[in-house]
Amino acid sequence: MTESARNSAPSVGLVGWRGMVGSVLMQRMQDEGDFDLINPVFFSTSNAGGAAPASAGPAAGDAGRLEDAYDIDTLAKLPIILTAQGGEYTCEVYPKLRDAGWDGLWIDAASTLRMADDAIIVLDPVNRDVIDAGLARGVRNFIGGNCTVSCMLMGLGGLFKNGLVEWGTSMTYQAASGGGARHMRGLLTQFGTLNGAVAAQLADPSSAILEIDRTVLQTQRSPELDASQFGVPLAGSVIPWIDKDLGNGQSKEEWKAGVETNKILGLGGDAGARIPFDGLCVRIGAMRSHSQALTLKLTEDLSVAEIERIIDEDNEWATVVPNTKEATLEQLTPVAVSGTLRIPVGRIRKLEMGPEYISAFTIGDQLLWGAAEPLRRMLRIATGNL
Ligand SMILES: NC(=O)C1=CN([C@@H]2O[C@H](COP(=O)(O)OP(=O)(O)OC[C@H]3O[C@@H](n4cnc5c(N)ncnc54)[C@H](OP(=O)(O)O)[C@@H]3O)[C@@H](O)[C@H]2O)C=CC1
Ligand SMILES: N[C@@H](CC(=O)OP(=O)(O)O)C(=O)O
Repeated sequence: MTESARNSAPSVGLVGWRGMVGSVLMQRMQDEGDFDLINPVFFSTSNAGGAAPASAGPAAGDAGRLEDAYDIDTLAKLPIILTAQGGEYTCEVYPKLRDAGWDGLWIDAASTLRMADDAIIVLDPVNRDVIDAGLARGVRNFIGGNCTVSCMLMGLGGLFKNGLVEWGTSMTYQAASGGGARHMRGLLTQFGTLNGAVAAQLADPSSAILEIDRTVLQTQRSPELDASQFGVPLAGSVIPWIDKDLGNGQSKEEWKAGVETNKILGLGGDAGARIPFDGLCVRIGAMRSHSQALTLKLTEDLSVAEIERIIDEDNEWATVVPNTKEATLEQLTPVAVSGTLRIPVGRIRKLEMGPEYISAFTIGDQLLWGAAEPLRRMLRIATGNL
């Protein structure tokens, strides 16, 4: 970066950069050269005055000190703040900043402000028009969507955007990473404990499987098993409830699927009829990619080939996986997808209920398209670089 480019680059406050989402974000920003376009100012809630990360920033090697993430005066000097610090931080700091008259852009991973009238949920390959219209009319809050919703719309966006979905239902298989780093550790610890409980029998090919099963179940049910993160064992089990109980039989994660899908698409109210979208959200023992099985009722009887074409052509990351066993096993698993930006969509077929009913199965890395990627892209849009 030249001196003059550096001087004209906008200053961007980065909060939450060392957490799990923040670390993925930092890596992506480095990989894509985003730090060449901004002057980053790093904040911390726990280590103000400490050294800012030296690997980033226009003045590499002279990254400066960490600012205090609760210092409203310092934050308010910046035209853009990007935070992956979490909802509590947003609740505490965001209102104080606005009350102090700050009118900069707030880009946030937390769900706190998502459904506010003055906020847009960002997923630009799907709703760039909504984002641009928001910027033009002075919207200042741009919030990353729920991970499951973002990954689903990245895969199936072509059908939704073309008005081809009458209604949809999703049954999710959500990874431990959705709960945060400690949940990923907790899951692996549980797997280890279960394996350890039957290691001797596993090493003996003649040992009885029902005896192994009994020991595993005993270990899962034992108060000795560390189930502190999810409340119950996840290894060798599933948990069909994610996030808060809304008291009407629906979990908050399930509520988000409907409201956020429609908000991202700009539907509802005067903007057009909302699409009913609902289902069950389930935690499973995958590490960091969320999967979901979808049933969609289309507005017309399209051929499978046409549906596949629309999905494939919608954006460069959505890819159709042929509905064969071989391709599914090879390409349509969390293990195949994690760490990549690919959003494979497979198991597309017509269902017995009628020619407009289709199934689909899609997977996305919950920390990439589900969290970090829409935020770094929003930063590029806001700075005129996308
Ligand atoms: N987890 C997820 O899958 C998703 C999360 N989000 C949102 O992002 C927010 C942040 O999530 P996540 O990244 O998982 O949270 P983390 O707990 O990993 O990080 C949040 C903050 O914790 C502090 N921290 C304390 N100890 C450590 C440590 N040992 N290593 C790293 N950071 C530490 C850091 O703040 P400091 O440097 O100031 O001390 C960090 O910014 C969530 O609250 C949520 O709102 C959104 C989508 C998905
Ligand atoms: N709720 C998601 C993770 C998450 O952070 O979602 P949200 O950004 O909507 O709070 C999960 O547990 O898999």
